[in-house]
Amino acid sequence: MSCLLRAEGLTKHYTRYQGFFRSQTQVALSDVSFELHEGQTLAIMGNNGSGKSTLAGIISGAIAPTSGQLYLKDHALHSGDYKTRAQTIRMVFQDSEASLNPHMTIGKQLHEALLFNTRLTHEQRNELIRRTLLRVGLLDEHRVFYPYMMSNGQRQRACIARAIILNPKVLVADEALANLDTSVRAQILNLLLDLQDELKMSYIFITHSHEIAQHMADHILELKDGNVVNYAETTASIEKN
Ligand SMILES: Nc1ncnc2c1ncn2[C@@H]1O[C@H](COP(=O)(O)OP(=O)(O)OP(=O)(O)O)[C@@H](O)[C@H]1O
Repeated sequence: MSCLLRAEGLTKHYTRYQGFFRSQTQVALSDVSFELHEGQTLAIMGNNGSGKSTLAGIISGAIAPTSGQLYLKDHALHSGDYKTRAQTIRMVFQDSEASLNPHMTIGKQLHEALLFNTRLTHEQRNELIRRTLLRVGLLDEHRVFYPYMMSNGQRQRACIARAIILNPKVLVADEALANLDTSVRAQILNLLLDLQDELKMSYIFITHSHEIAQHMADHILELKDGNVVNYAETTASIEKN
């Protein structure tokens, strides 16, 4: 299986200014390297403040690393390269309510993703939205819903629809199951597994749960204070191969 996403020595320093002359440097990530292969899942784990969100931000392009480089199939990615990232790497966050625009219907939000990133006609966009909503277990009627009209689980499905509608190669799920109750969590987990199988996506799964990481992932990368303290293949993956 070929390498899709490669991180080499990702490092991030934040500078905190304390008054006019004093500043303090916070090392959020230090020399983090990993490889993500096509169709595989990498789980990123670690305690609060270990650097998981910073790493997710660098992968999505929202945060520029202080040093180090991310490659997508040997093509160096740069932060601010939004067009390439939007079509190849998509995020799903923990808080579905905050990640959707409360003033726009779900259909409008999906239309926008297509409008900015594809040359599809209005009819083609409509058809793709219909198929994507059904694919994530929603109904075509949900396109006229505003986020507040939906349950937590339905909103997370809408976020997944927005993430997969551009047919990305990598989906980054940042604690995407954390806010859901147990039965909904299992449904969304199964949906993500089905989508990965069908669309051949690679996943980066940021989670606090060892159980989910062992179940979902091929490799686990564990961070502590910004450093990689463990990077290993999961038992499930070893048994599979
Ligand atoms: N914008 C910022 N400015 C300064 N320091 C920051 C900033 N963002 C994060 N940090 C610091 O960098 C370190 C890593 O933070 P990060 O949010 O990446 O960790 P995390 O593992 O995602 O934590 P959590 O699970 O609580 O979200 C922490 O010490 C945090 O305080």
